[in-house]
This record gives sequence, C-alpha cells and structure tokens, in this order.
Amino acid sequence: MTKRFSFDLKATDGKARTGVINTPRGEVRTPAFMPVGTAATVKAMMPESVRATGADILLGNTYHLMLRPTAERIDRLGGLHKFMNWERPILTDSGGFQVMSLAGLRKLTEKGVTFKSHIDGSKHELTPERSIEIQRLLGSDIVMCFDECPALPADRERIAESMRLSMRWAERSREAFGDRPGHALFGIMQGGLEQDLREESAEALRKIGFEGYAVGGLAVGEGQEAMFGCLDYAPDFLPVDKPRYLMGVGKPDDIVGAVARGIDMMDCVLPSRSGRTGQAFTRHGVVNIKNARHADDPRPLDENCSCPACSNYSRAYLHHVFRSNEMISGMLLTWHNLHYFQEIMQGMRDAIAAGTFEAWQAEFHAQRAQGDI
Ligand SMILES: Nc1cc(N)c2c(=O)[nH][nH]c(=O)c2c1
Repeated sequence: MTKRFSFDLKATDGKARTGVINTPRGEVRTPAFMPVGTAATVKAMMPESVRATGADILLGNTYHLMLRPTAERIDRLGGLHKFMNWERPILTDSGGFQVMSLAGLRKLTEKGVTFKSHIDGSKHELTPERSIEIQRLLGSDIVMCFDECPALPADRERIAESMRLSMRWAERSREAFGDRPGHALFGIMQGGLEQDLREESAEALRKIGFEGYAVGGLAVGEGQEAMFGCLDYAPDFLPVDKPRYLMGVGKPDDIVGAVARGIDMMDCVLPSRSGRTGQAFTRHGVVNIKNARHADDPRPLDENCSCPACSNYSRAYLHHVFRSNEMISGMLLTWHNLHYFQEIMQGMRDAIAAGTFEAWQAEFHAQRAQGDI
C-alpha cells in the first residue's frame, strides 16, 4: 500500500479519462462517484454495504461534523475512519458551502464566516485555517480548500469578487495545510458561468499548486445546459495530470455528461436522499415506487440489476414497505440507487479504457425511457 498520494491517468477517450488515485488508505478508481456520508454515516447504509455497492471513497461534511459531535471529539476517538468504521479514503468538504445553505445569521468577511448553528443556535466561525484544522482533526485523506460559492443569480461583478476572495482563501488554505505526506489538498475553481473568470481562477489555483482541483460553483440551480456549457471549457483550464472533481453532481445523465467533458470525481446526495423518499434510478429511467400502480407488480425494480433490492424483492413489496413507512424501505432503495450509480461509473471506466465511450453513451441514453416507469 502506497504511503503517497498520486494520480495515474490510465486512458482517455475523447475528453473522458479513466485512472487511479493512489492513497495510503487505498485506491480510488476514476471516474469515481462519492456517496455522501454527511454526519459520519451514509444514511440508511452500513459501511460494508456502501463498499459492496462498489464505492472506493466517501464524502464527509465538515459543517455537520464540526457542530455535532465536533471534530475534536472525533479526533479524540481516533478519527473519522475509525469513528464511522470506514477504513478506505474519505474526502471532506470545507464547510463553507453548507454554512451558506444551512446555517443562520451568517456574516461573511475577508477573514471567514461567522454563523449560528442550525442545530442549537450556537455561534461559530469558519476560516480557511479553521476549516483545514477541522479536516485534519477528522483525518480526511482529501481536504478541500475553504471557499465561497456565490448564490445564483449573481451579477458578474459579484461572481468576480467572490471568486477572488476564494482564491485568497485558497492561498491561506494551502499555507494552513502544511506538509502532510499521503494526504491531499484540492483547490476549488470558481467563476460562475463566466469563461474568463473561470480561466483566471484556474490560473490562480495552478500558481498555488494543489494535488487535485475541483470545479465549484455549479449544480447551484443553473440547469444542465448551462452546467455543460461551462464544463465544455472549464476542465481544460486545469492540469491534465491531477484529478478533477465536480462538486455536488448529480443525476445519472449529469454524471455521464460531466465525465464526457473531462471530470474524474463527483459527489451527490441524490441517490441516497432519493432512495429514502422512494425514487429509484434505473437504466430505463426513474421509478417512483410509492405510485399505486406498483402495488401488485411482482417484477423487480430492474431485472438487470444485481443489488439486494432487485435480487430479492418485488416492486409490490417495495411499494408496501414505503407505504407502511418501514425502515427497510429506505435501506433497500438507497442500496439500489448507490449500486446503480456505481454500475454507471464502472461502465464508463471500462468503456473509456476500451475506447468505446461514445457507443457506451449512446446505449446509456437509448435505454432511458422518459419520466416515471
Ligand atoms: N454544488 C456545490 C457543492 C459543494 N459542496 C460545493 C462546495 O463545497 N464548495 N464550493 C462549491 O462551489 C460547491 C458547489
């Protein structure tokens, strides 16, 4: 097992890439999808079940963990990997994005952000230095710079101002991170949908130098067309030999389109959150299992899926346990969704390696009916 952090680019097909991120806690096959383990758990899943879906790496949320049970307590208990019984790689976000979307009474200054906890109203401060310290205490393998993601819609001046603040915070994050062999710090590109600001941000990050680079500021309500429009150029501004991480994405077709444009890593709550609400993603489209028409359906969600939900249960059963609000409902559908997302990633990795990504994409889209099935 390597003691270093490195990225091996194995093959490309058009702009799509496949490779391996090597970390002391194991390899991450790319393109990779990261299930979100918000409060030290991927909701409704045991860690070994998450691994069984094919996940190589999880995402932990700094904002939630700093508030409860606190990074210091997790550190005292041996770090996040031991705490949540997941010994493979963990990427943690910086907390900045969730402060802006979840916390109350936020005050943003050059230093950082002060806010009130959404849990108990207690006052807190996040700065680049504090965010990096929290992520270190958690034992994160891939640490994210503390950044600011402007709420959309925003005018160009606001986007430029916010991006430049994030670049100053990226320098402070790099300084605070120090020298931690085997661990990585990723910079986050900002700049909204402005190509020149995106290029300016990428240049600023490259000058600082990071082990990986994220594309932030997307999946914030701009819509798929605008997101893809930005991804048609933004990844090209980033170093070719480092992992590229698109934050907060997305639906299956978002993920495929992002990989086709040169993205290597993604995370999203969608498969787990939707699983708990009865929305199943399948190769033929979305199944809303609570719909009455599934009440007598003996078929599996997806006859081609090998997950426990599709191997052992009918749509009728899944419909019943959701309608009865049974705990197994969210467990089974979360497992299915995460399994399906990982199946998409494995399909893309194989297709890119074989040089057949274009045909794979055509098949992926051809299989998908419109709407609920
Ligand atoms: N969609 C997004 C999800 C995220 N978790 C983030 C983030 O953590 N930082 N910066 C971002 O721009 C961002 C965008």
